[in-house]
Amino acid sequence: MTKILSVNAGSSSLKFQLLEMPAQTVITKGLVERIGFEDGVFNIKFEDQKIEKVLPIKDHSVAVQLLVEALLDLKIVSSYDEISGVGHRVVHGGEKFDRSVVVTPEVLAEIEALSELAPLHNPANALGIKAFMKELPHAVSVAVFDTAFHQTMEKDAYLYPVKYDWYTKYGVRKYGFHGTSHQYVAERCAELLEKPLADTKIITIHIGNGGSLSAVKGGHSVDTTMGFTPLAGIMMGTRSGDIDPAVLPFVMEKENLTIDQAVNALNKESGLYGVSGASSDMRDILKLVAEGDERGTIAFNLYIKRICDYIGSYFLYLDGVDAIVFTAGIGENSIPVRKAVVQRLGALGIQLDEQANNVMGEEALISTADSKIKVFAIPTNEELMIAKDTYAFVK
Ligand SMILES: Nc1ncnc2c1ncn2[C@@H]1O[C@H](COP(=O)(O)OP(=O)(O)O)[C@@H](O)[C@H]1O
Ligand SMILES: CC(=O)OP(=O)(O)O
Ligand SMILES: [Mg+2]
Repeated sequence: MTKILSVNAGSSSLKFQLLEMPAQTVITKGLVERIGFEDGVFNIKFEDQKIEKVLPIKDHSVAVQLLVEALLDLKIVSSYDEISGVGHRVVHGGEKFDRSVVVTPEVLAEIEALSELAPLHNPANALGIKAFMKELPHAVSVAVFDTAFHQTMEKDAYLYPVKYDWYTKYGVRKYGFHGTSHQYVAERCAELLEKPLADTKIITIHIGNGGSLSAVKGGHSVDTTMGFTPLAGIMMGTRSGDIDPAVLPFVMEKENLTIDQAVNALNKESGLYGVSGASSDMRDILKLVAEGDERGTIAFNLYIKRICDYIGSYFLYLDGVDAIVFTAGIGENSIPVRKAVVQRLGALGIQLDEQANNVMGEEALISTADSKIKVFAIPTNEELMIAKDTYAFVK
């Protein structure tokens, strides 16, 4: 048996699992949340212990340190030498990486260079890789890219209708993200459909803090909603998703903003947060809706509409689908969000089973028996995908 550590660093969080491979047994798992805050949260589950600490977590290096120390302090491992491989989620892999790779100095340099295109994510990913290489120098480091799964898109899906040399000179195109998650739930969905993956057409809806949809045909991504960066597509917690690009220079002039300030407003002050004026967290938005708050309700309705717009578009692009899957923080846990989306899909012959939809964090078929298209909630497992890819290099 081989121990593999999976590290999934997001913009403000770090999820991790230590797995025994190839058995896929989870030895420990946990989460560092609210990185950058005075009241950061570190929690870890090991055997029957569940430890939670609230403490300042200045940046991702503090998060990494907490994890590394806990592994020895809690006697999860008796020495770091027991860990043979560390797999890291890397958000942007550009056109260079269509699969996972062992991290070399060249790969690391490439990941750092791509920070320009994923400023909320790649710097944290690179930092995590370096920190673990320092603490666990003997372990194989593997980078698993969010963009890799979407490298199967055709030009009609990934090119933008702009000057062609922006693509050839600078790589301006759609890359797509959350690929590991879209792939995981599409594969799991095929199993639930009891159909060979190669014969399936599935729309996957990954809605967490960031969010994206993917049109998956025969197990391959043929389109997705995020773009050149994770700012595009559907509305998100703090990100706008698609807007008319002419809004940017217009507002920059009105409010005397620099490019950085304007892009920052789209990344961090828009989405559910920007429209509601209250919160980026769907749980808070749902409370506002229940209270009849106007801005909260607009934010919710806008969020739902933008998801449905893409479902309609992908239904046509795929020429019909077998199933629609909800996943990630909101998709797995929010009964009202799934209900609001599915209720708008009547024109596709889709019927929600309200009783079956009453689940949180569990796998479930949530459409009725006579629904023309099956709808599932499937918990994602990016950490397992990362561990599998890492194990492939270690063994
Ligand atoms: N019970 C719930 N109801 C609605 N939304 C939820 C619930 N639980 C979690 N969420 C949402 O899930 C989001 C986090 O999802 P997650 O997939 O962990 O995001 P990320 O990986 O992008 O940080 C939170 O922002 C929150 O809005
Ligand atoms: C790519 C991306 O947006 O990731 P997350 O949802 O973790 O922020
Ligand atoms: Mg995530």
